[in-house]
Amino acid sequence: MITVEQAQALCLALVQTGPTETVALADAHGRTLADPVQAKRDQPPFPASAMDGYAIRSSDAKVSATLTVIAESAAGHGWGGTVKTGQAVRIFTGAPVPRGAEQVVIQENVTRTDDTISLGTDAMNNNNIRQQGADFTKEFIFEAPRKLTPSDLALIAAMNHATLRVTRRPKVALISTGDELLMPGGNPAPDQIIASNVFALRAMLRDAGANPNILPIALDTPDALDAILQQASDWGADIIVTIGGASVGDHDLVAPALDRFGVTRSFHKIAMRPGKPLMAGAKGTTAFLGLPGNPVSAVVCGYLFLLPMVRRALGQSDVLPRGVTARLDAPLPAGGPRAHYMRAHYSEGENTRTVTAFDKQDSSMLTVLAEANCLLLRPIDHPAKAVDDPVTIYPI
Ligand SMILES: Nc1nc2c(c(=O)[nH]1)N[C@H]1C(S)=C(S)[C@@H](COP(=O)(O)OP(=O)(O)OC[C@H]3O[C@@H](n4cnc5c(N)ncnc54)[C@H](O)[C@@H]3O)O[C@H]1N2
Ligand code: MOO
Repeated sequence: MITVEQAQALCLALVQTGPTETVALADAHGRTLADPVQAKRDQPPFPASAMDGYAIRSSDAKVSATLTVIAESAAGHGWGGTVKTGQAVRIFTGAPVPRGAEQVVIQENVTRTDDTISLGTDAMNNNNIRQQGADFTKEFIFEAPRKLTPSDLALIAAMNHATLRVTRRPKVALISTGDELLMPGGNPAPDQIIASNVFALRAMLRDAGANPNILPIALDTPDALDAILQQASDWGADIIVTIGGASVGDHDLVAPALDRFGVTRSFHKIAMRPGKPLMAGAKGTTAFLGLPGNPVSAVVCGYLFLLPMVRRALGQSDVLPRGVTARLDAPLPAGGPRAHYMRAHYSEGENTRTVTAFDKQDSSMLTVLAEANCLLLRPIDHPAKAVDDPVTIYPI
């Protein structure tokens, strides 16, 4: 069986970066910026006052100096004149600092009488002026690719761009397979269970920036599987994900269905726990990922294989989950011949990150998965570990 790393590389090789489209800035949160963006102006575009007060010349900034207030500069209403020796301009936060002024004295440090101000003892401490271009100049380039955060949108707005080029959301079809499955809210027969993992997968895909679509559950018959694969293809899926039917039982029909559909298989089965029956392939530019049906196996494989494929389709550069080091808070026995991604919980201390592996690691247990905030990796044949030993975890 191939390793997780080999399988990840093979999965990524099945995906191309998708086309780009233009979106309004207000709709760009979570999208992946495709092209670099250059600022259209300096910010601030003029020397701006950081405080409410009086703009004066530095040479006048002396305790008890008395200056004449000759004009006012407010945000959006600058004053076009020049401040001369002995003069002050009433100024407000965000307003352009007039020529000649090199300092803004905050109003708390000034005594005003009619059109005259007298400077107090604390008046000289700060110049309270934001220089033109202090945040960015028009040479500033916001680099791509990058998944856009709320702060990014504010920055690009300040750069005076109303629209952006982003990569198209990859369309991901999610197909649950199995005669035992029913959608939540139905009336299950005694031998039926509820299709669950598909909702975690859909949510993960949305968060990652994909366009997921839960298709109807396919029964365990060749005809039903052929029909649902065709439906996913007709919808224009970039990635078709099946859930269940990946193993070797008499009712595990996904691999032959993919063969009939004309999918070139890239691999089937990996040295991983949970997730051993994982398979992947491609037909033309459509990628296929066959996830195991066990709820936890499907979700763990979603994090390790499906999301990297989506990130690649979005044109992102850092696509694989990033592991961090944590210290064990209890010993672990030696690992086995498959890389084990254990469900675990980590917490951050002042100088340490500590992780607890859960006792129950059955790949059917969603209660345990819901308690987990990370996967703890035991590589193949990992030796026994003691308290405080470092291990790699993947926050989820
Ligand atoms: N003889 C062997 N049996 C099994 C092997 C093996 O190597 N030899 N592998 C085991 C492993 S590991 C896994 S993982 C499972 C996965 O097999 P399948 O992908 O074929 O999954 P199913 O048999 O269809 O389902 C497994 C389990 O999960 C439930 N399920 C399926 N789909 C969903 C869904 N959408 N939501 C919630 N639960 C789902 C299903 O009812 C079963 O209980 O095979 C082992 N067997
Ligand atoms: O590999 Mo299976 O996913 O352990 O249950």
